[in-house]
Amino acid sequence: MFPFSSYSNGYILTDFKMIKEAFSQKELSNREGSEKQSQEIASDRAFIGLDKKAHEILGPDDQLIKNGPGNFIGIGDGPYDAVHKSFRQMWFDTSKRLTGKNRMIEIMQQSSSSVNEILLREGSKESGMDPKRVFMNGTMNVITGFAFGNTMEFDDPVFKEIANAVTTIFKFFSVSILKRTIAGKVPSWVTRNFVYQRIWHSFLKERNEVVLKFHEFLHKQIVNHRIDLDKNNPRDYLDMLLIAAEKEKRLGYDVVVATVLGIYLGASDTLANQLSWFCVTLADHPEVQEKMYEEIIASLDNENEIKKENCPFTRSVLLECQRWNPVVDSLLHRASEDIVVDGVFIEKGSTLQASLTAVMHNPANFPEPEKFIPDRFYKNGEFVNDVKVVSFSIGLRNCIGKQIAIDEYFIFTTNIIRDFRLSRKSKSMKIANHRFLRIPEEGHVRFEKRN
Ligand code: HEM
Repeated sequence: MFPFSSYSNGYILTDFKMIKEAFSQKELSNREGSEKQSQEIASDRAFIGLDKKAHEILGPDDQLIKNGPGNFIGIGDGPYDAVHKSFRQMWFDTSKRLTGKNRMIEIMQQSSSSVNEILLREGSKESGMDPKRVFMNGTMNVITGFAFGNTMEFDDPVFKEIANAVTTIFKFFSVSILKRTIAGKVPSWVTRNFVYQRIWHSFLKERNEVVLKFHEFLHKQIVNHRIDLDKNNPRDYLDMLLIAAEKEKRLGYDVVVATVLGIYLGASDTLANQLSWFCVTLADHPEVQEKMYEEIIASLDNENEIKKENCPFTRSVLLECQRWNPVVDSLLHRASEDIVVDGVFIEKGSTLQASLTAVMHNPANFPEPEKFIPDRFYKNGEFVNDVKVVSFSIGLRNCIGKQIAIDEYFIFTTNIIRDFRLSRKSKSMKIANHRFLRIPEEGHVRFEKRN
């Protein structure tokens, strides 16, 4: 049974075949969420003042205000229904447009250069630095490009505010989920009670303030996007959402905010930690760095760009780092109907989670799974992918940002190896105490400039 789940039956899936079968069923591709929890979110939002803010900034004539707040469910939450499928479709359409114009790669390269400038400035000293915060900025900058079409300087006060909002929301994640779980178990009149809300607000004050700021920031983005919105030529994900909201009335103003916030949460800490694991691993393996460096330099094209297809060993190292130190298991899935999967009866309302780490550390899938073997996926001079490296989960509800993450991971890491030699004093590969993410406890690395 999950301590944070409001449902009584809980399953942890550890077998690749079972996960694949289970997560390809629409009945098992829903997130948690009950009617009572939605009511609680609604009264919580009114208490924080989110609705008032939306009306103030967007104004009564805005289509989103006409649609109302919606069901408070963004892309990472709620049932696997028509609205969720449309989020996914819009995502792929945005990706195609931006990738077609090569805009995403351009944004990733710009963010990667800004990251390397900071690593040089702050991480080249003997003492080194923990690069996690810088990686957070880099990944958030890329997602800003995807969502709003523009990027920002890391020291822009608005950008700092978004970064602070995301970090603070993560900090209060456990408490927020506990609150939501309690709401699923107690009568609604309790959660609507002003004193009850005041008590929770005193615990969550800091988080509620940044949530309000994030909503404000997003509403202003919507107003700006509306000025030159071309319905036949959406520029970014927000444009897609605004156009879709004209026909799909369930896309209310809060659903749009929850979706964009969900993307920031999904995109930032996960990838930033994967990049941190990469740095500590490579710092401990200088011979692997050298081999990667030589391959990367040899792969450069006339425009000095690193050619992925000419880097099979590097790709093997990157995949092995992901396998060796995965950052997350799946999010929780909920059964919307009774269903039998691989001979196992799963009752409606049960909660399921896939232990992706179990799959990637199963000796039947990967011999000597606890060892870092850089050329595990490098066979006869070729990179050979393995579908059992399931960091992004599988099935209908898998990580929607997978392709962005893979491209970004390649660009950031190869630019780091091209520019720096990595080393560190601590050899610890211990995992920090964190409820949701697998984070290196000791992330300090020195980034020494290559000549
Ligand atoms: C190393 C980087 C990343 C890892 C390991 C990762 C992993 C995951 C996993 C395991 C899930 C849950 C899938 C499930 O429950 O079955 C997920 C969901 C999600 N991820 Fe990622 N992710 C990464 C980066 C990103 C990026 C860069 C973005 C955005 C650009 C993103 C956006 C999302 C969203 C929106 C969801 C929720 C999808 C849904 O509920 O339908 N992730 N991710």
